[in-house]
Amino acid sequence: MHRLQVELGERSYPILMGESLFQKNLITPYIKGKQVAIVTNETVAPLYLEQLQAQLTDYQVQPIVLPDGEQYKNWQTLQLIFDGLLKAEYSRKVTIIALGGGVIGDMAGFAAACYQRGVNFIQVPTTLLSQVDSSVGGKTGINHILGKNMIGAFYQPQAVVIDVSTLKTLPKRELSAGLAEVIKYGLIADSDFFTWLEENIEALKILDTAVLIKAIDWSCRIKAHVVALDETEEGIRATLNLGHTFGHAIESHQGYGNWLHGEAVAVGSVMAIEMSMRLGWITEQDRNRAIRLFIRAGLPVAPPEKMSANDFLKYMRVDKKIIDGQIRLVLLSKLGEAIVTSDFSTELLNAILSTNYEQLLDSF
Ligand SMILES: O=C(O)C(=O)C[C@@H](O)[C@H](O)[C@H](O)COP(=O)(O)O
Repeated sequence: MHRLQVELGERSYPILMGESLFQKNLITPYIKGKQVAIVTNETVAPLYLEQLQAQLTDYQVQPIVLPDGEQYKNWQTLQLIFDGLLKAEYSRKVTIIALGGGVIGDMAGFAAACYQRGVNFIQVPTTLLSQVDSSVGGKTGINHILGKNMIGAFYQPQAVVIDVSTLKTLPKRELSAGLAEVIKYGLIADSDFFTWLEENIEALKILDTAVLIKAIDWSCRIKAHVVALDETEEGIRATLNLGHTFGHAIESHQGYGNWLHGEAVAVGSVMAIEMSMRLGWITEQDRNRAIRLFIRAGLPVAPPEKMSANDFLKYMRVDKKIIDGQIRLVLLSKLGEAIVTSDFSTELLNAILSTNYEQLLDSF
């Protein structure tokens, strides 16, 4: 089993990673009290709920099973978690376990932050995206129709327990979506990781366990390091948002759940990379390497056909990185290094939003 630590002073916690962790009783040391709520969804429950419950025979366990999908990451579904907690008469000593992907982790975490002003919380992510990204760092919340993740809280878990064998049941499309965030880490923080991914992307797609664990471990190390430096996103943490300003606009415009988060992030990253190239910060060769890797990972690299520059701008105007009304974007200063900047012209931004990416991709 691999173990690494997210260093946040008294809010520090471990990320435990390996195979078949559900059988190894790794979760119980992080449970406080006897009351446990397992928040999961209709897809994950039949696969893993029983296995997890089998570890918790000494506890009073209440499963709360939500509908599956980004379109349910909203107030109405969040309410179902509070309903479950209150019907079970759970006190502020309850532990909430999130068993599922990013939507479940974000909602269960937000519920944990709010229920009786904050209760114990454990992340058990079961998708690649949640294992490498959303379960680590304490961003929790829900979507609003006018913008993605607009309501939420920073709330750290007690532990993140990653069982990579859960990826065996993950649909291929979801696996590719997770790879978008993995590739992101190489682009923003570590060109060696990017090169390693170029060499290992096929092994990742067929779930080679050793390669998979190395990729998850590498990704989590980068994320844990950035989060430790800047827990509440005053500065460097915003670089983890590469592709997200454009990507969130795509998800919101297309209707939550129609594009997977990772798919939108892949396209958004291509747009940010194209912009970085036009600013003269990265080479055409590096832009092409990035696009090729996203394509090889099974991801889209062009925005939805009928999405206009104005459609993008409508959602980009409520992005969380905006300061004093100014759009700020994460761009690459070179391959393996990112900056957050508003230092670009409106003309360039409009050109990026109006580029015909399908045409650009003809040469790939
Ligand atoms: O943890 C972070 O910080 C990130 O930005 C990671 C993102 O990949 C993740 O999708 C995050 O939830 C986006 O946060 P948001 O603040 O842009 O809503």
